[in-house]
Amino acid sequence: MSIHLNAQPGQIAETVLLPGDPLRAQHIAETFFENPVQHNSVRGMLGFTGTYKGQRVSVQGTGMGIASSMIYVNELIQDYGCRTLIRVGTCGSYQADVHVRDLVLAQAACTDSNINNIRFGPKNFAPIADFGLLLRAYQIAQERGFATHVGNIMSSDTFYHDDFDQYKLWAQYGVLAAEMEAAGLYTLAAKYGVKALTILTVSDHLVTHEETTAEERQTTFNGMIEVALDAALGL
Ligand SMILES: O=P(O)(O)O[C@H]1O[C@H](CO)[C@@H](O)[C@H]1O
Ligand SMILES: O=c1cc[nH]c(=O)[nH]1
Repeated sequence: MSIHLNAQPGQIAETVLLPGDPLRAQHIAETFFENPVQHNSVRGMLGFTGTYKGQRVSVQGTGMGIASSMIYVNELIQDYGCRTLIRVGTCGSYQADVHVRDLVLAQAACTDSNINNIRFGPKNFAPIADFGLLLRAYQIAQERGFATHVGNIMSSDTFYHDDFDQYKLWAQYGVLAAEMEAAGLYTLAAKYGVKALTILTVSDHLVTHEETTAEERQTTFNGMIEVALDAALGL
């Protein structure tokens, strides 16, 4: 047991999917895992372990934002020995050609969070994905015909910015989309020498205000989970 997880030692698999939403963790376990067992109930931040195509795998909700998610990532790595961590989340697109329902594979993550200023002072650290995981996820997504973008994203501490247009500077520098956790995940993966990747489905669009139905998002979302599982488990 750790401070925020009440799983027993050995109960969590080495490979973990990390959605922000704990109910998405439950959906993933119930939809994709064989014989899922709930391993965490602390704070309602649901986590489950089962098998996928016969291989052991876990899913753990992280909550929203770098602060919450880093607590879970720290404990999963340090207390439970997790070695491959794949965030599966939603994002808001910054680019006209990155549409809702598309997949974004976060090669790197900028942030407006102070986490790495605290660690590194005035020098910047570049949080990046594991290249092997990124490559496999890209190849699988391509094979399955998903519209897929690979590049830089923004992990923001703020969902509702005072200045809506602040995203335009990042967009000008090629940043694809915004979410709220990847930079923290990639930083901890680097610190502890484990593998991490963030795969996102575009759920909303800051430029075009494109929208899609919940059903459409669900279909794409399920595709993203299969990409994540197959990439993580080498299937
Ligand atoms: O869909 P999830 O994984 O929660 O990710 C995105 O959605 C939340 C904001 O609505 C933030 O956590 C952001 O990163
Ligand atoms: O963090 C997020 C997630 C989805 N959409 C956004 O605009 N931001």
